[in-house]
Amino acid sequence: MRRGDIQRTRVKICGLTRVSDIAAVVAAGADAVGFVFHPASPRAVTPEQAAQLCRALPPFVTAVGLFVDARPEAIAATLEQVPLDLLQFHGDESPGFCSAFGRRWIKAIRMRPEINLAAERERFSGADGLLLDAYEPGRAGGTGQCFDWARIPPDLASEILLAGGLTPANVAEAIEQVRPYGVDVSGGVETAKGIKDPDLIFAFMQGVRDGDRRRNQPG
Ligand SMILES: O=C(O)c1ccccc1N[C@@H]1O[C@H](COP(=O)(O)O)[C@@H](O)[C@H]1O
Repeated sequence: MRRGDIQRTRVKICGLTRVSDIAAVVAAGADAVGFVFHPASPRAVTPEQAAQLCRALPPFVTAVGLFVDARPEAIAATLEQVPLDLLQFHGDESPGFCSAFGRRWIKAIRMRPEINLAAERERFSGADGLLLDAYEPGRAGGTGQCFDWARIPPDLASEILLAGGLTPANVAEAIEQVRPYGVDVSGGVETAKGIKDPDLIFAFMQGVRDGDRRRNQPG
């Protein structure tokens, strides 16, 4: 999975629920959009809603479906209706489970204190990437909390998707410090739970570009 020297941090904006969100994310230049198929989330969409949102997506923007310990039949039924490019597993799914759907997939690792990232990387070696998110007991994700970025070993950074509490105000610093393959944001570009804001999305992308300038500075 090693990805060499990353020049441009990829960006996923997660938890889109409206066609106007898609327009804002595409105009701002993000690489991927996320649809949350976890009924307990305030950003949850049905397969029918996600299919409609996908119809508004132009080429070269990746559609990611987020699942949390969903039943395999539910995931398969979603895939029948929604043209997802990539699956994001955000629960306690096993590697065998994640690879059973014939799609590319990433695995979210919630950064519990005892997590050994090198061991997780080995365990999920079939994944197309590992996404690191903050751990909060009793919550599956989308918590708006950061974890200590210093816990990411530098030799794993180029394959990491960094998530958890990123905002327009901290994303440049996060990119400069961690040097990840990509970043993922949900709550940091919302004015209320599940309500994305075009100005915050734009500001987040500006922050990413600032972070890229800083990561690419010589010396
Ligand atoms: O967005 C959600 O509601 C969600 C629900 C359940 C699991 C994951 C969820 N979102 C993912 O959580 C991280 C961090 O989000 P935030 O930026 O801290 O709000 C991100 O990967 C989202 O895709």
